[in-house]
Amino acid sequence: MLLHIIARGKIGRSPEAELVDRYTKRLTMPHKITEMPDRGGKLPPAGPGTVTVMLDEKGKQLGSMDFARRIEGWRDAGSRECRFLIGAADGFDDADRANADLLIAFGAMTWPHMMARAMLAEQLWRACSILANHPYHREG
Ligand SMILES: C[S@@+](CC[C@H](N)C(=O)[O-])C[C@H]1O[C@@H](n2cnc3c(N)ncnc32)[C@H](O)[C@@H]1O
Repeated sequence: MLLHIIARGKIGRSPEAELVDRYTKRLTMPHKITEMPDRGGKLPPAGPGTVTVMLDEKGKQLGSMDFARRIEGWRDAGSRECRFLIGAADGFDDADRANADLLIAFGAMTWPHMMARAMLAEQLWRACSILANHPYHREG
């Protein structure tokens, strides 16, 4: 299953880009990042069975094990792509939210979208390591 980060904004050369690179390099599942403009533009077409996860402050706060198990469940159910949408300064509206299969929040606070991208990359690596029984994640 392709892990597809679809993020608004250009990360360029920045500390956040280094973090995204550091964690995505370690992913053991196929992955790619598509950058969208801050506003407008069309989402890449979604094939059948694509799962859409939206990063949004109003979303559900999942633990890392739960996040990993959801990815495992979608993968094992035969989904070809799991896409993760990250907004820009304006975030998402309710119509966007209604099109997502799951909304997840990294806490109730608002993070800059480039930091959200780096945090997602880390959580995806953590999820891959959990699913591979790699010792990176320690459950407290
Ligand atoms: C600066 S925030 C947008 C804030 C905007 N005012 C809103 O109400 O959604 C940019 C993007 O970063 C991501 N983001 C920021 N904080 C987040 C959080 N706590 N959990 C999940 N994603 C977050 C979301 O994708 C959001 O659309």
